[in-house]
Amino acid sequence: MQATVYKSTGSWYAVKTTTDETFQARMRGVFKKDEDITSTNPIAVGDIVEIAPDDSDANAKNAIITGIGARKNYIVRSSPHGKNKKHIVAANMDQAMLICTVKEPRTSQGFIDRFLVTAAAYHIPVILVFNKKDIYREKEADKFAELAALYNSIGYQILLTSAANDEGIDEVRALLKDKTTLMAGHSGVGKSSLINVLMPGLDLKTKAVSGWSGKGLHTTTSAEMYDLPFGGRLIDTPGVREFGIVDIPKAELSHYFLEMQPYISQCQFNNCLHINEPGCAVKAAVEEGDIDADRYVSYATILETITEDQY
Ligand SMILES: Nc1nc2c(ncn2[C@@H]2O[C@H](COP(=O)(O)OP(=O)(O)OP(=O)(O)O)[C@@H](O)[C@H]2O)c(=O)[nH]1
Ligand SMILES: [Zn+2]
Repeated sequence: MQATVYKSTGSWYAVKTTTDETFQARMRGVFKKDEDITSTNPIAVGDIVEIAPDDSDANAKNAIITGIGARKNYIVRSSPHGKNKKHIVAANMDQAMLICTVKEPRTSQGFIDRFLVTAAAYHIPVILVFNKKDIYREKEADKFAELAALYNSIGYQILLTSAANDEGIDEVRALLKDKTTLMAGHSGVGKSSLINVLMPGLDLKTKAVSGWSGKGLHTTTSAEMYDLPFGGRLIDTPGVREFGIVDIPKAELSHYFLEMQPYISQCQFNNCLHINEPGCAVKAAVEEGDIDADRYVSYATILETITEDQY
């Protein structure tokens, strides 16, 4: 029987079959792992697994996972259990929605760009959602307008919402309908609040952003998938700060800054990293204002964090 993983809690997985039957399943034996990644979790939320009834158990709602389907895509972050280990956050998404805020807590452009690059490398389209519209004053509204213009020009959809007073929620619903969407964002931006608006009755716990630091408190601990009442599925992730940029060689990074793509082939050197090389078309475009200077800063910053020696 085929089933989809909705939640993973250590060695148990909550799965749902195509006929909406739910089971608590566990793995038996060791599976062949994805060859290109060393992950600390063999099965992730969103995985499609083969299950069989667990005959050793009187509880008919238990099952054994006997196989795992090939992943269409997956997103990883560095594992807390070792530098070179990866934790698969989720698999088989149609898109990701990055929840941001201009205020309480402010989402940095560096963080947004890091997420966009990772998602682009994994071929996952991203929608940017700026929440807490109700607390934006003129300064914040201007900042949002500036970011909206920038990211729109690159080709990203960007929405403005307020979970507090239901603004922009219809647009969010329309984009989520019938798709499997990963929802990500810093702790405290309002992911749980948005999910509660989208799925009344679920009643996820939300917690006030802690006083002076403006940093959110973590109220969510592990990824979980939900069926949306209007069709589609939503994967909620723990207050994700970093998705590690793991599989991207230095030489490829600029390809995932979508607005750089048209310039890359015009650089004098075909292995140009767009930092100090002569005849760099990307740097020329930055100087001309055709590529946003902050995006270029994000590019250079991320490039520095890539440790492999690729050229
Ligand atoms: N003013 C305002 N506050 C909001 C809005 N959405 C959420 N909040 C508040 O922001 C705080 C954090 O919201 P959560 O929904 O818990 O944030 P989260 O992203 O789920 O946080 P984690 O679970 O830690 O990842 C709570 O105090 C919410 O009431 C909004 O649209 N406007
Ligand atoms: Zn260049």
